[in-house]
Amino acid sequence: MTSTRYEGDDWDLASSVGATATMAAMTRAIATRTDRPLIDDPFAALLVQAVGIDLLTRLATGELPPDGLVEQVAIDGAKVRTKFYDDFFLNATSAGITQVVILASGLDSRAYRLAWPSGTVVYEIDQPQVIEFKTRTLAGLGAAPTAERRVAAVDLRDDWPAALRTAGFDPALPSAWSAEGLLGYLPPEAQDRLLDTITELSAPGSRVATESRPNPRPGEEEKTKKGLDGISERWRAHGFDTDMTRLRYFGERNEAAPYLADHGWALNAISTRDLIVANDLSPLKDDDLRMSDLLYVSGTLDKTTN
Ligand SMILES: C[S@@+](CC[C@H](N)C(=O)[O-])C[C@H]1O[C@@H](n2cnc3c(N)ncnc32)[C@H](O)[C@@H]1O
Repeated sequence: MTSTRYEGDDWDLASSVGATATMAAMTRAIATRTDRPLIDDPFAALLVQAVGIDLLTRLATGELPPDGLVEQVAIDGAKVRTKFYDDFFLNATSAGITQVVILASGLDSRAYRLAWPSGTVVYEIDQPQVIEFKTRTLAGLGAAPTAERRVAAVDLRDDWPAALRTAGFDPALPSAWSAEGLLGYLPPEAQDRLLDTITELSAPGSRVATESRPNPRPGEEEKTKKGLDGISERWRAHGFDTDMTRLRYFGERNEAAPYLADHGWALNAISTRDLIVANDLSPLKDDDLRMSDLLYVSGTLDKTTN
């Protein structure tokens, strides 16, 4: 495995895996400014600016055009991914779920920008420095949460259920869970543990949304790494020293969709490619995707089969 990751490593929003949250917010900021944005994340550019990585700030604010630095597929991918999770949460809460858990919330501003039904409690979990930075920065900008926001500042490889319960989470109530842009940053066994724990903490009728990446076919990971190395190089030439290949875990793992289905979740799945078409964006070309096509999955827990 090519990775500089190690057990118990930690980060802020400018380093290691934390910087991927800043990159995700940067693509949302670019997406928000396009002609057909599909999403509106007014906090994304401000949060990226506050983190202070010069290249990502210039891209997020529009001072530097994305050309050659952020691919169209990344911008369209950010649009459909963000809309997928926005819709998931709005559907779940309008169906009566009042407890939402955003795992690895990073610079996600849903707790401040979605029109949550009154009475919704949104829990956010991420590393302590990430949670603290976002809370402080948005408060400094005068932003107020649009739901009751509670945080659990904890590593998802540690005892996060205890931290979630301490924050007030009630496992007897149905919940809506998201793990967006997270699983590839967890070692395979930590991913299984995370999905097991979500299932254990979910009352009947709970919902989940995440991504499920098909295991790589021969040669596919080399192509992925080459693509990520190319981006890292281009960004390094603009002063941002990152090595994307070393932040995530490669290799075989249990795919999230069948794993969840085996644990009692009834899921629907749609690929990035199909989601882009379903949202009337320009269809992807054959070689647009650096990695195998992700499936966006969402569904409901049927505890009788669990
Ligand atoms: C690619 S970012 C995605 C952030 C956010 N979900 C989004 O889509 O904008 C990955 C996030 O996972 C978080 N993360 C990864 N591994 C984690 C762990 N072991 N414990 C807590 N957070 C973790 C990082 O801090 C980061 O915020």
